[in-house]
Amino acid sequence: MVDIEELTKRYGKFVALDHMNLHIDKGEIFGFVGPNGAGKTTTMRIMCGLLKATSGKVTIDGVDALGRPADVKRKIGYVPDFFGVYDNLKVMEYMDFYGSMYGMSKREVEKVADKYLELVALQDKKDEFVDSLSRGMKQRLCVARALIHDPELLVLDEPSSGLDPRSRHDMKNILRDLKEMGKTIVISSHILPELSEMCTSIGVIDHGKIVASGSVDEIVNGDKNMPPVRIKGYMLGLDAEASANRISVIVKERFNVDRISIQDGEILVYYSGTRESDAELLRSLVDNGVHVHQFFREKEDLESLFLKITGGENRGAKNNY
Ligand SMILES: Nc1ncnc2c1ncn2[C@@H]1O[C@H](COP(=O)(O)OP(=O)(O)OP(=O)(O)O)[C@@H](O)[C@H]1O
Repeated sequence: MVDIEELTKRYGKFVALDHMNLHIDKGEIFGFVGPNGAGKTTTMRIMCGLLKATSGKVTIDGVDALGRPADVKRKIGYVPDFFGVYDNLKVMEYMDFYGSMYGMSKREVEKVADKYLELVALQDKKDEFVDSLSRGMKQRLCVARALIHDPELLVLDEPSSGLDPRSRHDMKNILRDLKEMGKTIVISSHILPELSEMCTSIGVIDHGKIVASGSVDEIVNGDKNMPPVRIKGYMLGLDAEASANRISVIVKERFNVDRISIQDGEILVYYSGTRESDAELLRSLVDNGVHVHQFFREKEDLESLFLKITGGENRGAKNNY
């Protein structure tokens, strides 16, 4: 659905996107995660035909987004990270207004608006003034409005920012329903754990480049600095120290590990393994006569993994342009 090749964006001398490559399949809920200033909004606005790229290629469902921005706008619904002020506009008038921008008749708008206002649980607010809605409702209305022309791809920039837990939960359910309806969704956040709960795949952006991508599992398991497997065990006839030494020899002989250390009789095996390879390691120890009484890998905390991948810093607060 989305193909980004060597995308570069410069603001003057500043390089915001640096030969970025990204592929998103149809039907995904793709999480675009990165620290403040990493380039998420810039990428999304280029994808949506709202901002010119310096160089590179962006294809949305086969359409050249850089060469044909008007065509690509029909395929995409964009929910920006801010909500404008709409004095004296009621919910249905607001939907009408956006529908008319896509050349839709009142009748057409009504049909689609009903469907999506129901999806975002605002069907009974049609005659309310937009400015009287709560922040969570406004955010949901923004989603309904972005869907008015029934696009295949929905792009949301930090949709949960500033929302309370209840509204965040509602937003997650709405996105899941949209996926069920066959939409492809791209959603950005600077909080990896939040995205990991609802996304089918994730791309981590830092300094305008994708530094990790795949499913959450792949990103965690592909981490070269995963926490070690912590093993305790003994071998009949050997004391604690000799047992630990023997166990570390068995592990080294059979597995391609980065490092092994022994601390107070506990063997720490550092390697970027999967659940399957960890299970294989345990079996191999048992098969070699080790009486294993402890075997676990600490669960990587997603937030610290994110900080590790992105160098642990945020590059300045959001600017308003
Ligand atoms: N119009 C502009 N002129 C100059 N620099 C800009 C402009 N727009 C963005 N930038 C810079 O480009 C970089 C990427 O900005 P962008 O808004 O894409 O990041 P982001 O990942 O969306 O960040 P955030 O999480 O704060 O929204 C930032 O350093 C930002 O200051």
